[in-house]
Amino acid sequence: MGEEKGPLYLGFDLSTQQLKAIVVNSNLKSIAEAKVDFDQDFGPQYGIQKGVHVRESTGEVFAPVALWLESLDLVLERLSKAMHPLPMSSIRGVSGSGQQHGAVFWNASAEELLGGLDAGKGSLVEQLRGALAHEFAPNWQDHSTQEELVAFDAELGDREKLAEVTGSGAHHRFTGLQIMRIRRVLPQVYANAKRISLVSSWLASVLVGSIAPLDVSDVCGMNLWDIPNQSWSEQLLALSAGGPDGAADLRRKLGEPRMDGGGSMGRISAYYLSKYGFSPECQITPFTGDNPATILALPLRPLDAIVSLGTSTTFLMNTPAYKPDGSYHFFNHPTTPGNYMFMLCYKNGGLAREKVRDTLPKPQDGATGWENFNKAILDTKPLGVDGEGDRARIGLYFYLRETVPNIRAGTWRFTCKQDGSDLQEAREGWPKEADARAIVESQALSMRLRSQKLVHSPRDGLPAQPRRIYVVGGGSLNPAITRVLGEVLGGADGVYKLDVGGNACALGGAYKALWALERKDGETFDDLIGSRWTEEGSIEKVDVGYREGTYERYGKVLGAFEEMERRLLAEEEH
Ligand SMILES: Nc1ncnc2c1ncn2[C@@H]1O[C@H](COP(=O)(O)OP(=O)(O)O)[C@@H](O)[C@H]1O
Ligand SMILES: O=C(CO)[C@@H](O)[C@H](O)COP(=O)(O)O
Repeated sequence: MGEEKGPLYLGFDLSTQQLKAIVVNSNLKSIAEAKVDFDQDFGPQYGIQKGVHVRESTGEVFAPVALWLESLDLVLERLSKAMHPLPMSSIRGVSGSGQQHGAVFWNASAEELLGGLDAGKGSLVEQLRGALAHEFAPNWQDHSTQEELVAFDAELGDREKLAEVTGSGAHHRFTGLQIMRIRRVLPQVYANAKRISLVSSWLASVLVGSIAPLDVSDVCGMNLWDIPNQSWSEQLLALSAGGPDGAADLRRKLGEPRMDGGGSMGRISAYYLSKYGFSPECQITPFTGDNPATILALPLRPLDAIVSLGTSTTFLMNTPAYKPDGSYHFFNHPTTPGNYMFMLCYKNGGLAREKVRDTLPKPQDGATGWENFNKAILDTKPLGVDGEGDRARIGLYFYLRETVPNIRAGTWRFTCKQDGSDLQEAREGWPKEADARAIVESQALSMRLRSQKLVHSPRDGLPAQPRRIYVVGGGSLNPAITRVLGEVLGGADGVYKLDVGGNACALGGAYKALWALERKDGETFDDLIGSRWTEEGSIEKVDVGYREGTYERYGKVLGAFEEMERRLLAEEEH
């Protein structure tokens, strides 16, 4: 480490529960890491749980902005120790990511206070508390905006039309709806908000010492940005701002997004020079949302997919095709104009699998707890079909109301013939061991169903499917789960686990900073990172992916799976 000479790049990830920082060198090698855990480091002081405050009565979920300011000082202090003996002055560029959709409301003093940041005047929180029009930022888990959701879905005609324009149907957490609600319930906060940042641009602002523009990709998480025209939607701004007269004012508060994900937005604020030893030449490059940053943790080519198996499950692809639909999301790609990030975001991920796991006998002490779940998966044939006459088993396991699709909490078990016909509810159920395979298959079938329009045949003779599937997050450690993903989703070149696991967004941020400052004229992120990235030490193959016969068997029940969802949705409408 002491021999490191070249420039270094720092990536942050400001997520719900942690602020992480990772430093890499020009060869993409990780040099140092540090993190702050909001509950562990500041829980009692701020009265938060899992990084947020929750007001059950209204569905509000929000985070104290002061906590993030304190965390930034603390993570930099820890990072400078972790870097030792390397000086922080070798960091040439900084980027990073923020949890998507959250917003910070700045008051009229913000620009001046940001510009005057000075280590001699105290900590970040001491100097910037007075720059806030609102002490809290709404969090992506907030669901207090039902009234606004209905208004957004209706504004352009219907939900599908909204998705065509903004890349997504209305979602409670999307920032346009959140701003509209703040204006309704806290009109003074809205009136005092001279500027509004997303979490990613907020963090960039605090580092650069002035209000940074919103990012080309993160701006798509607001239901306000018109993707086909790459401009604000005046009609949706007016809806959020309470009428056409307010649209221009809201547009000023938000500012114009920066359409280039690379380059520099300015030098790091003087505050960080004397306090942490940064170089005055260190550049702050555009930050982005945490999901867009995840697809930058490796050179992800079109037709590759990332499945993130954390608390929630997300499925991400980099694609040149813009094919929006009310049940999923399209964002501008964070670095490559003309490309998009496709995202499915499920609430029922790891915790739903844990519920099924916990119905099975507990293994001996010292075990991971997943042994019986994994054995049950491996002892069961795909779709529970053992012999020719057996019916295929498909189910839905939602312990929370799901968003994709919007089905109430509950568990449903159905069967159909192996060709997908004759779908019937299996009211008598099936052995609980069969649920282990069925829940993982169900999650994968949903991803396959919704991504099928984006994939094509990767090679002659193979059916349409992703080329590679990369898995990240806690569930990626589980070989039985990754096997079922491969069986259902395919992956012509296999399923790979990303070694950085939980640090993918921060790593993507560090790579983004590197590309932002080292790119040659017209050089894309994937070209630059692809030329330096090595599989060895970055990924590990965990499954073969496509299995001829098995993949096709799952394909036959996709229609039945969709029909099962449709029937359950219809039940709720009556
Ligand atoms: N060996 C394992 N097998 C299956 N799931 C696992 C395993 N280890 C961890 N998990 C799951 O990973 C989830 C947490 O993943 P993580 O990526 O750390 O989440 P987040 O980033 O959302 O906090 C847990 O809910 C747990 O169910
Ligand atoms: O809301 C979304 C995506 O639309 C979430 O994926 C958040 O962006 C997740 O943030 P963390 O869990 O990483 O804090």
